[in-house]
Amino acid sequence: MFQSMASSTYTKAVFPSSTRSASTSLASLTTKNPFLRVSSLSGSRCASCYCQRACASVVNVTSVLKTADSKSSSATSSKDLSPHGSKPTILVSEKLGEAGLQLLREVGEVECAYDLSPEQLCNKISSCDALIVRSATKVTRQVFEASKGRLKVVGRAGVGIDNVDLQAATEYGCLVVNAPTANTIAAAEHGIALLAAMARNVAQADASIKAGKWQRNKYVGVSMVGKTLAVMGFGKVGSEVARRAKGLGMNVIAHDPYAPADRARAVGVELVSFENAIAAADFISLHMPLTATTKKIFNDATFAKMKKGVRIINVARGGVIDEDALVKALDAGTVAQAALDVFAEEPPPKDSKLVKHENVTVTPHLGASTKEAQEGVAIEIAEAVVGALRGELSATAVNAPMVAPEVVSELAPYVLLAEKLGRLAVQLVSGGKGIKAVKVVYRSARGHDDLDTRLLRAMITKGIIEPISNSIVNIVNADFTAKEKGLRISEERIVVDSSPELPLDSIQVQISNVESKFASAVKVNGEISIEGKVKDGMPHLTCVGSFGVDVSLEGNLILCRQIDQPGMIGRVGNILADHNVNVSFMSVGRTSRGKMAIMAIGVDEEPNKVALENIGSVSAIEEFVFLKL
Ligand SMILES: NC(=O)C1=CN([C@@H]2O[C@H](COP(=O)(O)OP(=O)(O)OC[C@H]3O[C@@H](n4cnc5c(N)ncnc54)[C@H](O)[C@@H]3O)[C@@H](O)[C@H]2O)C=CC1
Ligand SMILES: O=C(O)C(=O)COP(=O)(O)O
Repeated sequence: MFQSMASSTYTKAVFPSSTRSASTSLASLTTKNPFLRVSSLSGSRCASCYCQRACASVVNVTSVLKTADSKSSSATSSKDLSPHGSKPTILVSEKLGEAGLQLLREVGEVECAYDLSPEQLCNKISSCDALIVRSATKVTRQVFEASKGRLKVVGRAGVGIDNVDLQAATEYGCLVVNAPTANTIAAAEHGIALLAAMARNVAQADASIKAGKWQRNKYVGVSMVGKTLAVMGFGKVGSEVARRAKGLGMNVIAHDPYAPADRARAVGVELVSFENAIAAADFISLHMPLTATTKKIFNDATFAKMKKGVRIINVARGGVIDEDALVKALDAGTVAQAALDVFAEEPPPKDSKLVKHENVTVTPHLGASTKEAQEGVAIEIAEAVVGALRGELSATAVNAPMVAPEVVSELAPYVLLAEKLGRLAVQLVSGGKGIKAVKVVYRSARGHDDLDTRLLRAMITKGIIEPISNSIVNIVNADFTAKEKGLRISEERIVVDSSPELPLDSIQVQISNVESKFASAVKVNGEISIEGKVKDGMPHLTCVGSFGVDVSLEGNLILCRQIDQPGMIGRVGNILADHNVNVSFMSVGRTSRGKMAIMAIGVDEEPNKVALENIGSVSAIEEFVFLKL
């Protein structure tokens, strides 16, 4: 159960008529969590990220990606790119193309430190905002732990992310991005190079002639034309290998449980089952990622099902093959030859039987290593990392939803509204009972498929969890954090008759099975319910419980319930004026004339204890609550 800490945190700040207790304020909360203060500066510059722009929409989206470090940061000047008052620190732990390094240097302090031991990496990481790796650096859970929340983004300068602990990254709210496209051709070309080199014994013959021999009979090869090649993993690299192999006159089949058949058809390739692929192939080329499912997928059992004398090329990951089983299959002649660019352990042990096997051709993980690919990868990853440091959602995010830029910009004001509603709703919960279920109702003129609510859900989660816990919530870890805290967030979409030009008409946040500090926020069904809309680009609170109000969600908010009567606005307004508190907005909602009414008062400053006590002592006021936005 997600136990609300609200009782201890908020009783000081809230003055229901029943208690009328003395108040300090929510200052303690914001001191503990300066990020809260920063992110409430709606429309101000992105004070705690790396963005130099002053725009509310960027604040919104940026806060989706903010991590722990933002919380502990102090205010930054507009020239600063980092919450530390300096440029972000970017650690590059493996060789990266110069063009990418240049891009990174424009925004951050770049340190290139290669061949770090795991301990050295852990020591360095606590002062890094971004880490860029290739395949050799193991970004383990220990690395995220050692980062103490500072690491915001890991950039994998390449495709395979099996060297990054994605679960740990997600738990720590660290975005992982990769460079999925720039090395595709290089890897495919290397696959074809290995295929041809293996078929014609190029490497072995080269070594032999250099050793002073001339062995023309020993190195008679096999032809590729007319042979069947099974491409295992028909993604970007696999399909490029298939295309090239067809150019060599090979009959190409492919296995990929997730590849669309029309993509295969377009290349003239038939998609078949795993069993059929390995049984029919003369050559098998591996192009699937290393995952829990593909680990050692080529093993004793699968080698036994292959055509005798099959030839295997692996430019994917060493781990997809059981290497001991491959040695046995090579010794038995089941597998005639193998050409390997990748190994379960890299570099492989010096005495590796596999590497030393005379029927095996090896390269030291060179698939992506062309000048062109490395420059491309460097730029691709540098752009992704810089974007992430700016708080932008990445198109190459591996552990966060990829949201198209146009969707992000359209949803920006609603993202801010969502966070504020979450924050308001949680402050209305009285302590003692945990929040378990939150329901979000989106009213929109758009069809279900036309509204991506992942960002909004993440921000509502952030708004609910952050004020009452030490967790840092962002788009990366929002769902994980909610689940971990036993908080179930359900969503309902209601199609309404409003303008489809706008993505949303309103967002309603309901919290059930809790008590409220402000009884008027509870609807007849017993749920705390608040609703908001975006008006002129700004988030507005439009409903509290069953009362309609209209107050811009800026600064702080006072909600009062009173018997509807003349003079109430003036009395509360005067108290606030006496204490130099500027009222930014005021709105009254009532059930009917002379009955119950609630006043929603937006205030720029936080009223002091005396001001709040004075409001509480106005006899007509039955309950009131002060809320920090
Ligand atoms: N040796 C090197 O330097 C390089 C190696 N690679 C490796 O190649 C892999 C593929 O790269 P891309 O084609 O760019 O990735 P991709 O994501 O475009 O393609 C991977 C394909 O594998 C498929 N797949 C997943 N599980 C499978 C399974 N159990 N059986 C068959 N297919 C399965 C996926 O559906 C996907 O279509 C990477 O994961 C990486 O490990 C990539 C680039 C360079
Ligand atoms: O992109 C990939 O998946 C690769 O395997 C390339 O690895 P590298 O960046 O050359 O260490």
